Amino acid sequence: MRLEQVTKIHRPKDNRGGRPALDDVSLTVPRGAFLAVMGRSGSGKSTLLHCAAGLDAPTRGRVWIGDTEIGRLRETARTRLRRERVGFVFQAYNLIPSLSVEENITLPLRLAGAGTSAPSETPCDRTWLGAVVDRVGLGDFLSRKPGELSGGQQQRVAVARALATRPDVVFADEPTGALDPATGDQILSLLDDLVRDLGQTVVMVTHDPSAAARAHDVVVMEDGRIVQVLHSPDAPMLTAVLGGRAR
Ligand SMILES: Nc1ncnc2c1ncn2[C@@H]1O[C@H](COP(=O)(O)OP(=O)(O)OP(=O)(O)O)[C@@H](O)[C@H]1O
Repeated sequence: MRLEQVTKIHRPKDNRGGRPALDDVSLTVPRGAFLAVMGRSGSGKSTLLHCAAGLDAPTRGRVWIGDTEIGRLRETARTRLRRERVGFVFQAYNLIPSLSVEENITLPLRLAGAGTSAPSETPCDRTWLGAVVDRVGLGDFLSRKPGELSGGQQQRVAVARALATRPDVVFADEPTGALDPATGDQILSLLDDLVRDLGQTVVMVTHDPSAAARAHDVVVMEDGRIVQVLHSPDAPMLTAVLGGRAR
C-alpha cells in the first residue's frame, strides 16, 4: 500500500486557514508489514486510513493498493477493490446481528461475487477460510449469533471477516478501543500472528501506546502530517513521544 503526496481538504470553502486534514503525506507500507498510526485527536489518522482504503478520495496525490492506483478506477471498480482487496476492522465490530458467525465471516465473499457473472467462492477460498477460522479460534462458534458472544469473540469474528477475501491490506481503526486490556491484548496478538504466519499487511489506527507497541513500525501524525516514524518502539517510548508532542 502506498500514498504519494496525498492531501485531503474535507471542505475547501471552510478551509480558509489552509489546514488540510492530510497535508502532502507520502507513506509506503510493504507487504507483510504491521504499521500503527498514532497522533492526537484531529491529527488526521482516520482521514489517512480512509484515503488509503479508497473510502475517501484525496484532494491531491495518489494511492495504490498493491499495483492498483485507486484514483484511476471508476466507482464500480473502486467498490470492487474495496470489497475484495481491503479488509476492515472497527472499534464497534459492526457485525450483522441476524447472521450467524459463519455467515458474517463469509459475507465479503458473497458481496465480492455480487453483480458479477463469475462465482467468487473457489476451493482456494474455502481452504483459506478454514485457516482463518482456525487461527482466530472460532471453530466452535460458527453457528452462533454475534449477540451470544463476548466483545473479544465478536472482534475475532470481525477480524476473520476482514480476512475472508485474503485482502492485500487490513485496516483496523481502534480495534481494541471497546475491549478490556487483556482481551484487547489477545486481539493484538491475533493481528500479530496474521502478519507473521499468514503474511498479511495490517495498518492500525490507535490512541493506545501499548497497542501501537505491538506493531513493527509506528507513524506519528500531527496537523495532517507524518512527523515521526519509529521502528519497534516500546510503550514507554511512545508515551514519551506523544507526551512530548502534546506539550
Ligand atoms: N468529513 C469531514 N468533514 C469535514 N472535516 C473533517 C471530516 N472528517 C475529518 N475532518 C477534520 O479533519 C481533521 C482530521 O480529522 P481525523 O478524523 O482524520 O483525525 P483523527 O486523528 O482520526 O482524530 P480522532 O483521533 O479524534 O479520531 C480534523 O480537523 C477534523 O475536524
